[in-house]
Amino acid sequence: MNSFGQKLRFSTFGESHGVALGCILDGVPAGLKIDEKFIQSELDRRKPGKSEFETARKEADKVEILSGVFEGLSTGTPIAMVIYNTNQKSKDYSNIKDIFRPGHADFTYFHKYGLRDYRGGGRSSARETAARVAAGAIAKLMIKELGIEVKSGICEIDGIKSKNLNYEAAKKSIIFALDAEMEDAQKEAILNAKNEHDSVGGVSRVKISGVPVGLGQPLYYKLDGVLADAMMGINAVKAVEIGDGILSSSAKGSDNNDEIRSNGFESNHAGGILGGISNGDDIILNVHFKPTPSIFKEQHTVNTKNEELDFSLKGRHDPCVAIRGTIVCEAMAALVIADMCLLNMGSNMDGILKYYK
Ligand SMILES: Cc1cc2nc3c(=O)[nH]c(=O)nc-3n(C[C@H](O)[C@H](O)[C@H](O)COP(=O)(O)O)c2cc1C
Ligand SMILES: C=C(O[C@@H]1CC(C(=O)O)=C[C@@H](OP(=O)(O)O)[C@H]1O)C(=O)O
Repeated sequence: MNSFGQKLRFSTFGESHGVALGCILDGVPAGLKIDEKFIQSELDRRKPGKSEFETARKEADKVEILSGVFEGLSTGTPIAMVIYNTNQKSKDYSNIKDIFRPGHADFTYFHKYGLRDYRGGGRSSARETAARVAAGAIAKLMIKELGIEVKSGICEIDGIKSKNLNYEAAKKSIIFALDAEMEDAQKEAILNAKNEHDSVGGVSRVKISGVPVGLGQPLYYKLDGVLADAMMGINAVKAVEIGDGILSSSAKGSDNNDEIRSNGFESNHAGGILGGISNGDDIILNVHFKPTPSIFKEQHTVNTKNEELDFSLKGRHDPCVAIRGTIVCEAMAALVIADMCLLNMGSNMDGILKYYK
């Protein structure tokens, strides 16, 4: 069970090889039009088994709304959604029953909880992210009403960087590549690694547009801090950059500052956030995913008795988790922004008076 958000709170439940996964999203204002087709289309973008670039595990990921929606509108009560697992094949994992996969959560999970749910990673499997995408779809519907949109795509695979960023191109790409010109090389890198029983990492670029000035706080609930936390909470994410990110530590102030005109900022090195508060420009995140830990190459490890051994893994795994991970980044970003919008309603007296008078 995890919980996230202050006004728009959500928790997820379920394991990769359990009966089902799902979420409870609490705090959605009543009267929001809940477009179920849209929620399903978001799940379809993330679901596994769509191509050779993804895990071979085929899940329909059909989402069912259990509560909180009546006649197509949110009722203001908790929205519960469930997604049943249908293609677990848990027997494939019997050979790693007592073995810790390097790079996965097996070692830490076992030492923390004293048990080993070896069925496909259990709770630590990114299968859970299906539930986040369902919750994120509702957050997207809410912020759309406020003119805010979240888009994303892959801007780097195995060190191969995109030159142009085209969010419309990413929608049509099987690997969600932002740059059609670099897509073939990025695809090749994934398939080469897969053929060599290995995996590759990648970077997702997230763009949040239409955000008003004023979301977030200068300290302790900084918009950049909360977004980074949300992204780092996604499986396999190892770094998050806001705007120019890492580059800004080697830039001069005169290059890094976004000069201000009466009609807005001249550039966007800051990535749309200053002092923990949105500045009205696009919010830009670079989310870095490590290569998939479960690879079929022989590796050295220990078992639950701490005996060393060499082993070769079986099962169905993504050769590059960033691809499907980018959809999860969108969902988490939408949840943070929706939460921040709700929190912001009472941030000054004018706003409060407008509501109550
Ligand atoms: C969408 C998505 C799909 C993933 N698919 C796999 C997979 O098929 N096999 C695997 O070993 N890890 C996969 N991962 C990554 C693991 O879940 C993750 O590395 C593991 O939970 C350990 O956590 P950590 O990498 O954050 O330390 C995936 C991650 C995401 C976001
Ligand atoms: C099933 C999904 O992805 C899974 C994420 C995952 C992992 O270890 O994170 C490992 C693989 O599955 P299993 O848990 O069966 O080993 C992936 O197929 C999904 O995203 O829906």
